Amino acid sequence: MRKGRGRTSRIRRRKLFRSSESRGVNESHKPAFIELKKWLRDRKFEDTNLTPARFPGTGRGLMSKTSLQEGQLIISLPESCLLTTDTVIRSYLGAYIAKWQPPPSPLLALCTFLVSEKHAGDRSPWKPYLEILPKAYTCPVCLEPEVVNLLPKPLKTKAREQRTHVQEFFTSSRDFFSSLQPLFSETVESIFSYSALLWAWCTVNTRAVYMKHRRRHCFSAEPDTYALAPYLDLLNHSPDVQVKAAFNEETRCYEIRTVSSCRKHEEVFICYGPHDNQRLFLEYGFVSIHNPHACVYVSEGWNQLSFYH
Ligand SMILES: C[S@@+](CC[C@H](N)C(=O)[O-])C[C@H]1O[C@@H](n2cnc3c(N)ncnc32)[C@H](O)[C@@H]1O
Repeated sequence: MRKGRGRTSRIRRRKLFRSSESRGVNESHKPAFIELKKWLRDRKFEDTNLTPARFPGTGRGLMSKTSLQEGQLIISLPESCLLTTDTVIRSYLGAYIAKWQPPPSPLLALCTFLVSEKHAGDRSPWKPYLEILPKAYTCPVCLEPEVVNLLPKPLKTKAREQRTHVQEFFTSSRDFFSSLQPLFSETVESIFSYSALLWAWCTVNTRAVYMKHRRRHCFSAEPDTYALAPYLDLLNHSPDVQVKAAFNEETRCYEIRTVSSCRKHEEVFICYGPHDNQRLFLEYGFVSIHNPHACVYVSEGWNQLSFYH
């Protein structure tokens, strides 16, 4: 009998194929991750469960170092690692935000801080985090108009609305940026350009976790619900997993707990929400192939058609 033709070997081959399909390539040796881990350790975060890796289907993400049981805490990131409006208010930008009228939004404060720290380069205490952030994003707002034109009509409309929204965000923030001129030797126009603000806006939009902060009068009334969570924000989305994620007031850490188990050396996912592919693309710049929330948007006028005879 020839070897490898039986049922057992077929099952083994299939399993091997399936695991090689989802197997990640460890990236923890990369200098950017070594620096980030050092930075995190200085802030009392030691990771035991996860490691950065690159996966065939989802790109860069986090891989389990051991098998993870249901209900297990997979990551617990101390408050000192989080970048929130508190960080911004405590920084050199605080005094400028406090005196600006009308008060800037929490989102503008975060974006301004990101652009300014990125500009500071080696001088920024956030450099190890900034270095691992994507240089460019794939959300529709970043696409050329000719590419947007090729999208299905309902998505095209939303993509154009998103572009208008970010352009208005930029235009309405320019006076505030001008007020920051005393902080820089270069002109603020060259630092707070449209492309720099777009990068910061996409960073917050695609990576921030939900964390509610109390209302502060130095900010506008828009909800202050963002926290950038270095390292934790390497977790990719799967619609099939369930996790519990929240800031724990007792431990003062942002914690994520699995609801389902995960095998050793597999990609660890979280769920960004029960989003259809249009929403995933608009907000995060990707679509999920086997998305149980996928739906088809129909253009106006279809509702007048009768589907019953
Ligand atoms: C919070 S970050 C996750 C980490 C990110 N992959 C990275 O390399 O920094 C969110 C971004 O990851 C990517 N992403 C998340 N889940 C994904 C998935 N299931 N498939 C493809 N890309 C995904 C998208 O670009 C999304 O905007």
